[in-house]
Amino acid sequence: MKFVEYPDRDMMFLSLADKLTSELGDFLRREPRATFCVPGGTTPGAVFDVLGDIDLDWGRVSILPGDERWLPEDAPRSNARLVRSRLMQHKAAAAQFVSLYNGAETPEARLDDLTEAVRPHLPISVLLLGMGGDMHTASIIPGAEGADAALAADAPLLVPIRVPGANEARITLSMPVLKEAMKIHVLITGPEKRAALEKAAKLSPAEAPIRAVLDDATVHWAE
Ligand SMILES: O=C1O[C@H](COP(=O)(O)O)[C@@H](O)[C@H](O)[C@H]1O
Repeated sequence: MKFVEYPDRDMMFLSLADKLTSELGDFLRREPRATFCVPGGTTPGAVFDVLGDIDLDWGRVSILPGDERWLPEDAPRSNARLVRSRLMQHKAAAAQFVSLYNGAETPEARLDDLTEAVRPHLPISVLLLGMGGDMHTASIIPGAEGADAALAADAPLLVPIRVPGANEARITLSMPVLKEAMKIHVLITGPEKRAALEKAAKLSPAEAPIRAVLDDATVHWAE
């Protein structure tokens, strides 16, 4: 694991956006298209704001959420909503969005269709992940129904997830798909997440799913 500590969050968001677009640009010099896989949640909005204004051949980039809450795209907790409203603005509006929500009643109902819609955009070229204080990443959440299946070496591409007590189901890219990414970055902020990351490094992926990517990841942190 490479750990990069920044003097403040603004510096981190600027520098990380620059790094991500430079890696995507490298891919686009070699390949016709690149896939940029992104997190949801509360942390990445500020880096999305910077990314959307950076010069890149966005028309050749597929933007794929790493996970999604099973909600319409206009729902406040939808990761698609965050990505469309914060990342796919300005220059990045030319990118292609690959949705993990197809409007079916449950994630399982038309899972095969969803899988076939995502498959052409794999493998991931550049992966940005977040991490929850419980050490989950994407929607691979310790103790959730589906988490073990998502971590298995032979996991399918997409796995439905149910968190006890939560209002909505989720869907996540499985760990083998995430780990296959050419470049892996993890974005975290604050002392609690830094402590959680240090704890995760000593646990198993079942206890701390972020652990599964750490050996190959660059972690970006600012207080
Ligand atoms: O549920 C989620 O949580 C993680 C972390 O989110 P944050 O709000 O603590 O930044 C996020 O990476 C994931 O994509 C999201 O769906």
